[in-house]
Amino acid sequence: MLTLPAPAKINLFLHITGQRDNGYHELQTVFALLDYGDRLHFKPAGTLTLSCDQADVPRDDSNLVLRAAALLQQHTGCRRGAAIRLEKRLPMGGGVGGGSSDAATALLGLDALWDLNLPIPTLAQLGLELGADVPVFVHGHSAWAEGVGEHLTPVSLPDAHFLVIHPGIHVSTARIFGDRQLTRDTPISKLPASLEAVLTDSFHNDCEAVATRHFPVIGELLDWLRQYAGNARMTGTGACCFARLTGAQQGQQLLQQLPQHWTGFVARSRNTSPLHEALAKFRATKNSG
Ligand SMILES: C[C@](O)(CO)[C@H](O)COP(=O)(O)OP(=O)(O)OC[C@H]1O[C@@H](n2ccc(N)nc2=O)[C@H](O)[C@@H]1O
Ligand SMILES: Nc1ncnc2c1ncn2[C@@H]1O[C@H](COP(=O)(O)OP(=O)(O)OP(=O)(O)O)[C@@H](O)[C@H]1O
Repeated sequence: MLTLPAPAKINLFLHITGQRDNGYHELQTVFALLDYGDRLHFKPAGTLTLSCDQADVPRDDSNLVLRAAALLQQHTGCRRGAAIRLEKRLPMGGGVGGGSSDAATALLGLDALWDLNLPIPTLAQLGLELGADVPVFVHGHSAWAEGVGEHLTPVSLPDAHFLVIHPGIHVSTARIFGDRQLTRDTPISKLPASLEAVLTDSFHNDCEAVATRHFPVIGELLDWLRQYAGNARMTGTGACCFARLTGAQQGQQLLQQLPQHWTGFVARSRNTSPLHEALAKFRATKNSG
């Protein structure tokens, strides 16, 4: 049995700098990986199956975990199976990359379980076919990202705690990117010098205004967070918003005061993904045994 984490990400800012002919958006962002997320359990088996502890998670071929597994089989010709159990903790359509991270953990986990040993760039390329956010989880570093999110430069972020709040709604990424009022002309920025710099006003999330118009509760959530932390912001295309904290304790206090119907978690940013740390341990145990 192999158990691996699928960590969340937050976009510390998200600038939309253009749009490609195929409709996809050019963007600039910093992905901060977090030490909180889903978990996947893998058991060798004759066929591929997926179970999940939450009723609203799709279990059919549309689940990104099964799509990742099928893509890996197709790419390598491998016909081995696995019984995969998904422990879902991240909100869906929350902008914290849950489905994308599950897909990346499936790619790397099955690569290890099936002894495929594909290079990381190959797995990231396969991941990109599943979604723009998958490559950062495959590479496993907090990163400065450009292009549609696939040109990644690892960054070293200072240790920071974040409060991430989900206002209980599901935001469709395609709906936000498809909105005609989305600002698509933010000037190209240079890689900022520090985390503090990207949490200041000149950096922002271009999707915030559109998402707030579609879902006023996101505006209410930002106002609520800003009473306690000036740097509150939305992640991705929403619905989650986050604020940098003075420490874990402040986050626990704020969680106690959350309005009804909102849920949240406190997490630390991680420069190296917990997934890659867990895989390194798995490989070390395997090689020593
Ligand atoms: C907003 C971010 O979360 C920032 O990290 C990502 O750019 C979104 O990544 P994702 O959820 O993996 O998105 P995908 O599943 O690839 O795309 C969902 C839809 O969003 C739109 N989309 C996505 C990424 C992008 N750079 N431009 C887009 O226009 C496309 O209409 C696409 O059909
Ligand atoms: N394993 C999975 N976990 C979550 N959602 C999944 C999964 N597989 C497929 N999906 C589908 O993907 C949709 C978006 O899920 P996800 O949680 O990744 O959104 P998100 O957090 O907004 O992503 P991003 O931050 O990458 O835009 C869900 O509505 C769901 O139907």
